[in-house]
Amino acid sequence: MVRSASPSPQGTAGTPAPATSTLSVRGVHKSYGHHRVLRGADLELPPGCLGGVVGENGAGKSTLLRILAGQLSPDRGEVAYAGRLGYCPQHTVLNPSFTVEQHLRFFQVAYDLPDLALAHELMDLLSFAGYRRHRVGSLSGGTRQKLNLTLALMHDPPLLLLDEPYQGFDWETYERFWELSARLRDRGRSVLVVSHIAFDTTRFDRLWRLEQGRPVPASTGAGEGR
Ligand SMILES: Nc1ncnc2c1ncn2[C@@H]1O[C@H](COP(=O)(O)OP(=O)(O)OP(=O)(O)O)[C@@H](O)[C@H]1O
Repeated sequence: MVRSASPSPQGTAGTPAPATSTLSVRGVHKSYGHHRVLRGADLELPPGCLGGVVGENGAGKSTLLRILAGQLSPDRGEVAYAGRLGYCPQHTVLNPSFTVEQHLRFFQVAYDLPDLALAHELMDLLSFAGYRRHRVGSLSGGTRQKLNLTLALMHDPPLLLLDEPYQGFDWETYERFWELSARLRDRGRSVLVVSHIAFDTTRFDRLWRLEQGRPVPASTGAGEGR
C-alpha cells in the first residue's frame, strides 16, 4: 500500500514521513509480469541529505523513483514523505512546440508560484538563460535536460527525486549541478539522485547500490557524515 505519493509535478503532502526522515520507503515490491524488479526496497532519507542510488542498467532505479514520485503504483510496500516533491524524470516530458519560457509559465501555474524568480536564478546558474525564447524542439539534449532539472527545482520543494539528472551535461554544467545539489542539501533539502554511473560517489552523504531488487547501503568513499 502506498500511503503517500504524488502523481503531480508539484506534489502534495500525504502521510508524513517519520520525524527523522523526509522520505521513508518500506518493503516496496514491483513486478512487470513475472519479472520481479523490486523485492522489498527499504530506504530512509533524512532532511539535509544528498543521497544516491546507483546500479546497473535495468536494476530498477527508474522503477523505484517512479514509485516514489507517485507515477507508478507498487505491488506492495509503503512510501511516505513530508511536503511537496520535485521529480526530474529520466526522459524529459517537454513539448517541442513550446518555448522554454512557456514551459516555465505552465509550471508556475501548476506549482502556484507568485513569480519565476527561482526559475530564472536556476537558468542563470545552469547557463541557459539565453534560450528563454527558443522552442524546446530546437534545443540540444543537454539544454533540454537543464530545463527538465529547472522544472523540478523551481518551486523549492523539501524533497527532490532526480533520475540521471546530469545526462548530456558538459563538464562545467556537471560541476554546477553538484554545487547546486550541495547548496540545496545545506539548506535542509533532501535530494535523491539515481544514476548508473557510480564513479563520483564521494559527492553523496548516503549511498545505496540497487542489487537484486533492494537498495543495499554502500560506502560513499568519503566517510559517512549525515
Ligand atoms: N513498463 C515496463 N514494462 C515491462 N518491463 C519494464 C517496464 N519498465 C521497466 N521494465 C523492466 O524493468 C527492469 C528495470 O527497469 P528500470 O528502467 O527501472 O531500470 P534502471 O535501473 O532505471 O535502468 P537504466 O539504468 O537502464 O535506466 C528492466 O529489466 C526493464 O526492462
